[in-house]
Amino acid sequence: MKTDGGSDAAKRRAGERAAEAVEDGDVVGLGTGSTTAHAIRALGRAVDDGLEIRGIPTSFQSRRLALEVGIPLTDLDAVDGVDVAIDGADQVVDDPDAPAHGALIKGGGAAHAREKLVDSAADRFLVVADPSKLTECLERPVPVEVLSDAHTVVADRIHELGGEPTLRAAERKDGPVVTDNGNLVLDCAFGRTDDPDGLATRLSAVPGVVEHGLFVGLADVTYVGREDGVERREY
Ligand SMILES: O=C[C@H](O)[C@H](O)[C@H](O)COP(=O)(O)O
Repeated sequence: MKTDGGSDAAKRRAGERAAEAVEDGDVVGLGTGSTTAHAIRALGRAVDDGLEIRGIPTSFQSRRLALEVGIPLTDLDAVDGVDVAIDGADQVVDDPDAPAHGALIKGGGAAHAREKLVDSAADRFLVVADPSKLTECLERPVPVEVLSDAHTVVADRIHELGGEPTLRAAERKDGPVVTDNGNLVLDCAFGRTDDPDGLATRLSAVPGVVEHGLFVGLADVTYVGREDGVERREY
């Protein structure tokens, strides 16, 4: 389940601007998705020009891209901390008057478990987005990674919480999407979510849930790529 509609030029502007915020010596969380891919490529070019960083990928896909563009890699066990993480989003609350301003839905690429681990470990979490991701309130289905043995019982609990779960199907194989961690994904429609923090707490409490795609209070900055430049939101 991918959102799309944003232009590649807008995504590239956001990704490249976020990459400029990375400094020599940084440990960098490398998010997943088409917008972050622009940041990873920009970091690869900066490494070619002498920037010294170590990257921590959040998925098979971001690891492969980082290796391709020559970013030295490490992992959470091998570092004292993560200086900055750059990652995309499927929705970003963009309403300074809303308590959830800056809250995200992630996991359109089923990478949200490792993304949350790395993004929340970072001193600065930079979100990269195109305007199609901005919303007054979160309303897309929330991706929930579940242990495969637990998907039916978790689906029952999601119904009890007022959601409508759909097991994410693979596009080019019969059967479900299997995450990099060997788990399944339920896309859980809750409709308009005015209290993402409360919903996040309830989802985290369900046995069998590995991680959900609500990222509340984690983002420090969002770079929104536009056709003619980049807007910066700070939280
Ligand atoms: O699981 C995937 C991630 O959360 C992505 O960061 C998110 O889906 C945004 O991806 P994109 O930049 O391709 O829209």
